[in-house]
Amino acid sequence: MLSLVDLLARIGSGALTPESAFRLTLEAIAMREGEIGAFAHLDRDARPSGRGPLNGIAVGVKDIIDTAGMPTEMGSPIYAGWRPKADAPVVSALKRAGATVIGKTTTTAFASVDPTRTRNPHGLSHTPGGSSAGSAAAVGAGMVPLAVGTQTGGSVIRPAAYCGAAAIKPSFRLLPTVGVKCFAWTLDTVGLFAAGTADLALALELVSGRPMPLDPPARPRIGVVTQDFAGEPEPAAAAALERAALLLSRSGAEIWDVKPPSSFAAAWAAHGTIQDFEAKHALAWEYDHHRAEIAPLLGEALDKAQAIPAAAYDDARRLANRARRDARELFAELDAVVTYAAPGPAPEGYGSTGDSRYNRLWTLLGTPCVNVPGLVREGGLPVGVQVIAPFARDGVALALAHLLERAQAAS
Ligand SMILES: NC(=O)CC(=O)O
Repeated sequence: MLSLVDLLARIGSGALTPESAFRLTLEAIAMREGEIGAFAHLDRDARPSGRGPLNGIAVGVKDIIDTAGMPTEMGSPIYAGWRPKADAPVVSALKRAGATVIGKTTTTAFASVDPTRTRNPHGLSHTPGGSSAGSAAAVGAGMVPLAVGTQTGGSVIRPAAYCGAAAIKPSFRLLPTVGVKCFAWTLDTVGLFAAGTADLALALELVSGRPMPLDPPARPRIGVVTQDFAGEPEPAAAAALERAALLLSRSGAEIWDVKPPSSFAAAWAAHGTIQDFEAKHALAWEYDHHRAEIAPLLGEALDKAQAIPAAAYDDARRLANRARRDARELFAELDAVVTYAAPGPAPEGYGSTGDSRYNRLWTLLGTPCVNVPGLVREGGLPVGVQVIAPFARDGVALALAHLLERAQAAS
């Protein structure tokens, strides 16, 4: 994969120019995009910006995120050819730092669950996951050093795990969702994909304006959480979590097997009500005026969502708030938890983008999640874990994910 930190170091040392660094992306896209299909739109005229710390860095942006001068088509024929006037603020932040948007990465329709045409770089007959399929595949295939995605259920962490990319779903609202097509306003979170945790930290620091130091807490206390309420994982995911706990322990962490409070299971079960109730309002215009053009799985979900009463939504939000309170207590004793990033390796075939069952609780809690890829492999496919820190402790999530990544590399 193309490492952001490595590219910038080589530009800084003079081993690369911004132009030659940018050309590495162009060459990689020329080599792999034909079989991967990570981009909904490529800007063939894109060039380095000539300024800023990210000069020479090409970025992929998920196609539900507004970009001026490029189509933003939401993965749907309803928005075919749609060109926003302005960049979303997260795109403006990247451009202000000197990055170049090389293209729009594929998304499931409106960031829901209908598969895209994108293929998994580690197994072309496997899904890359979703909804941020193109961003995960573009980074995992080594085509771009940085890509932007979003998560409402598991759409950053799961595809990153399937495609062997590092990724962060930051704390809720750390990055603005202005200019991002809304699916569920209390869940949608903008996230980043990169080759490794140091690359993520640098990118998040530049985009969020907050320092993300990678030095971990001394003697970190880490809880291993299996989320039994979400069902059993595949053996490879269980093996990845066991390996992560062993590597973290060998790196000096205190490891605790943690049974989450009962409110977590209730909040996990309530995620769908919140998501689908909000989606029926967020996509009301598309549903009322273009129902026949809505992708099938999303259309079915929206049909059912019409019947969700506001009272059920309000009850679900109360359950979420209780779990957020309990999460604060859980994290009072822990620096982070580690759990499955996905139920297993990327599923064979393209009929599904996989299952967000191990991701959606943490999206609802708003806690920062970092995918550490490839703890184990099955059939050549990477299987990762996610490191989760308390709300607003994104730097700790990255630092402990970095500790695990380094331990994995040294093992
Ligand atoms: N947008 C989402 O997070 C949906 C998913 O997890 O597939």
